[in-house]
Amino acid sequence: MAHSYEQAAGKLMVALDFPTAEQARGLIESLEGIPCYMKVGMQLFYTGGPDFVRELKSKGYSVFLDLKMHDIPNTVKGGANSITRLGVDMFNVHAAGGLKMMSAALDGVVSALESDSALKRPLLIAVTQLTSTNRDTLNREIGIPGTVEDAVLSYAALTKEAGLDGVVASPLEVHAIKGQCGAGFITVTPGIRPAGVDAGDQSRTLTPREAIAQGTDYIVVGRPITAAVKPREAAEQIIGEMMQA
Ligand SMILES: O=C(O)c1cc(=O)[nH]c(=O)n1[C@@H]1O[C@H](COP(=O)(O)O)[C@@H](O)[C@H]1O
Repeated sequence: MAHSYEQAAGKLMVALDFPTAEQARGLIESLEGIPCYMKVGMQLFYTGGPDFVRELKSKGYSVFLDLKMHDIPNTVKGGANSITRLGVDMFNVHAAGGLKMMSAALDGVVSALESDSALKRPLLIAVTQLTSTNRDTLNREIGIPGTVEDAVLSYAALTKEAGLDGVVASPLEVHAIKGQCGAGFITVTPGIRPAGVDAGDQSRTLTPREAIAQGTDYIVVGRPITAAVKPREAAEQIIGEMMQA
């Protein structure tokens, strides 16, 4: 299915993995006018903090706060409450925290919404198996038997049972996740590498065009844009590929 420029750009989440807010602002300026999502992860949040998230929101961006919470249910509930109050559009937890932890995250969202009617409900998703994980990591290091896809599908089923909106997985698993959990269950897929770009630490990758053709809702792209000599051109090229999927 062909996408318009706006549809494709709206499915692109740019990972702002920078050490300082100043450096992130440089990239944001170079991408000005592109209606993409912005993802703030641990590296930037631990220096830029909530103020940087508010700055992105004031510029009109949709924001995915990627802090991958994984803790006891009560702590995650509190974290989810604070994140919801910050006004982000999406945030995540680790599905490995289990059913009670994921339900507690949802409770944290609901309690924040009840305390302030002006707040918008953020999408809450769970990380299945990190896109850097391969079968050897899974079986030999982590000690989970079976294929990576089996493990991803099992976490996706748990995430759905907990009532969350979707999962983070690799684009290679999108088809199976949608088949199992339904088309409306959101997939957010990092592990995106345009042809010829170094995979780095990512193990389970597809190109932007392939990922969109698999039916993913959002692709997360960091270094192929942030480390490019001309980031705007790299982003526009990726959006062009997405439009052709
Ligand atoms: O939750 C995430 O966003 C995430 C989950 C995952 O399984 N793999 C993964 O790469 N990510 C994030 O997606 C981004 C990918 O960045 P690049 O590999 O530079 O494109 C990084 O910010 C990661 O933290």
